[in-house]
Amino acid sequence: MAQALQVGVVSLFPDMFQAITEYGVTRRAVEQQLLQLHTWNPRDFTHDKHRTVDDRPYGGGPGMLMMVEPLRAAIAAAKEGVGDNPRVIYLSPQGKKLDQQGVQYLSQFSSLVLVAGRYEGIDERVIEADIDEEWSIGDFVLSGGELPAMVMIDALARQVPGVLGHQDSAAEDSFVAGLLDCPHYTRPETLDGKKVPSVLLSGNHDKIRQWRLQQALGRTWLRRPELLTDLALTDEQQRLLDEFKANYQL
Ligand SMILES: Nc1nonc1C(=O)N1CCN(Cc2ccccn2)CC1
Repeated sequence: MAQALQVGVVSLFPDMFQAITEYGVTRRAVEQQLLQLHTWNPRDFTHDKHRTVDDRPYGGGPGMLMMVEPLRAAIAAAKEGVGDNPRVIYLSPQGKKLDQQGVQYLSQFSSLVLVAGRYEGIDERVIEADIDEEWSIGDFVLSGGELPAMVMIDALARQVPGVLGHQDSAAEDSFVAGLLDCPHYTRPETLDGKKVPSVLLSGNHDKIRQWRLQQALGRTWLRRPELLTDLALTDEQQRLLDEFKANYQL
């Protein structure tokens, strides 16, 4: 039985997560029980008449923080519910920047609790006491941690054996880790007067493989050269990149 990914999410807007449970690859993962997703809403852990979930910041200033007591109760319930000593992650701009290497690292945990913050965030003492790792999906400010949590869940679900069908996993395998993707083409053969590169119509599978690899290397060099510095290119890759550079008219 494939190792399922168990995710508990703490969020004030649990219905947002239908964006991943109701569509596509992640929906199928949930149906196949390869991804198990449960939500815990701090509002369900309030005891006052108004079901208060936010609180004022000490020191004054604009904005509110998530109220401590309901939040901690929801985190505790999520940890209990997910079981198996889950890794607890807070999504925030102050976290470690997520990339595919970070996804691979996080794939080692079979159970996770993701805390989606709202307002101006959460009390630092809650981060110190209850959060294991803080992660960011990028240097931009969103309205809450739900979309970052869904981004992380989507990327992690694709790492679970059995989630990607043969087609998708073949596509992933063809993707040379760390490189940008090559250009893709489908019908019609001529679009706005522009023809599909002839090699792709040649039926010569090794030539096609080499062309796609060279295009991926060339695009990475042109658009994200810093990605190449971390890569140990094979002799073939280096030759193809050198050829691309020689042919490239700056
Ligand atoms: N970028 C991101 N990558 O992960 N999360 C984000 C992100 O923008 N957000 C919006 C603000 N939320 C609440 C908050 C505000 C301030 C400090 C801590 N927490 C967290 C999630």
